[in-house]
Amino acid sequence: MSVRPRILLTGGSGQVGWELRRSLLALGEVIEPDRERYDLCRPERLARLIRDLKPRWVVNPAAYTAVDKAESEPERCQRINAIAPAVLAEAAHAVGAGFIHFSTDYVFDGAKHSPYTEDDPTAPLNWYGTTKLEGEQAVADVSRDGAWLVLRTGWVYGGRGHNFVRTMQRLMSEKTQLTVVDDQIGAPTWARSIADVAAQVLAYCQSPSAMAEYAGVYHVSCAGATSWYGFASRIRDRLLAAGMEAVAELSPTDSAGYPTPAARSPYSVLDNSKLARRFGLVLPPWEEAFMLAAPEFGL
Ligand SMILES: NC(=O)C1=CN([C@@H]2O[C@H](COP(=O)(O)OP(=O)(O)OC[C@H]3O[C@@H](n4cnc5c(N)ncnc54)[C@H](OP(=O)(O)O)[C@@H]3O)[C@@H](O)[C@H]2O)C=CC1
Ligand SMILES: Cc1cn([C@H]2C[C@H](O)[C@@H](COP(=O)(O)OP(=O)(O)O[C@H]3O[C@@H](C)C(=O)[C@@H](O)[C@H]3O)O2)c(=O)[nH]c1=O
Ligand SMILES: [Mg+2]
Repeated sequence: MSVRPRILLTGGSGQVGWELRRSLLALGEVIEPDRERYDLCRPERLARLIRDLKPRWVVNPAAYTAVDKAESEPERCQRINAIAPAVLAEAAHAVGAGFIHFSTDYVFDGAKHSPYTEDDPTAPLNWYGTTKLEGEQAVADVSRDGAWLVLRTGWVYGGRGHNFVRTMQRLMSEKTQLTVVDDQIGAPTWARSIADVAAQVLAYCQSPSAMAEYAGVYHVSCAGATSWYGFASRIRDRLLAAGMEAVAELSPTDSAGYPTPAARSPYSVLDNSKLARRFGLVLPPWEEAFMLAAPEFGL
């Protein structure tokens, strides 16, 4: 009788974690430690659980994702985004489990004008990005020649959790006029697309020892690019098409016209060709993914 492999999943209440719950089901027994009983500010408890359960895979989409708040909560952000991934990856390595971690386009400063590859130099502009980069590097370091993947994505939205789509939906119904930045360019990415890729990569690898051959950083974002203003315009179109009557007018501004505590990259489009080369996986254009996702937002 074959035993279903154990998959330990963190962050199941978040955007990507929620989708991973579903996409990982086909691959094994998904174990989600009770959030009441662990806090990634103190990851040792979870590391102990990894040592006890000896899962085949540890999948870690949990993170501190409040980009602006991170500037005034630096220590908490660093514990969750940099220290916890290292402790979990170390435990995974110790029991021979494969570790999948997630990171962000905000590790780049945006000075480039063409999509970033995994080999491009990193230079985060804000604290969130700084801690995410530390997390990536720590995972690579402690995993040594073991099985680990860092999937870097960007501009994530999904039916669960906080995201730009929800924020725009709310503001467009509450206000008559909205100003949105048009000088930050990226690729809106549906959480479900990311979770599907993660599951397909695991299915492809089958075993941690096979994953070790593919260990590294991979860019995983929807194809194409737009500005936040461009994305907001598309959200507005859907609201109008869904019959909403009082929808705020939109106007573009530069970043100086919408000051925020954390600086954001002017350009953070990711080149996904390594994912296609190594695993044969391609994500849809962001507009197509957004059409598919729209019903999750009642659109
Ligand atoms: N959101 C985005 O636009 C982007 C995200 N990413 C990366 O993708 C990954 C997934 O992001 P996303 O799904 O959006 O994240 P969310 O913010 O939607 O979810 C974060 C998850 O982490 C959990 N979490 C936060 N703090 C703790 C803690 N102290 N202890 C235990 N669990 C905790 C949350 O649980 P709880 O709710 O119970 O606190 C939640 O389940 C992250 O690595 C993120 O950095 C990359 C690019 C863009
Ligand atoms: C609400 C609002 C935001 N904005 C701007 C602020 C900011 O520059 C941009 C996006 O705002 P948000 O705060 O929603 O997005 P932000 O938190 O920067 O999103 C980031 O989250 C982290 C977790 C990531 O990893 C990144 O890939 C990215 O998705 O839009 C406006 O211009 N007008 C508005 O009314
Ligand atoms: Mg945000």
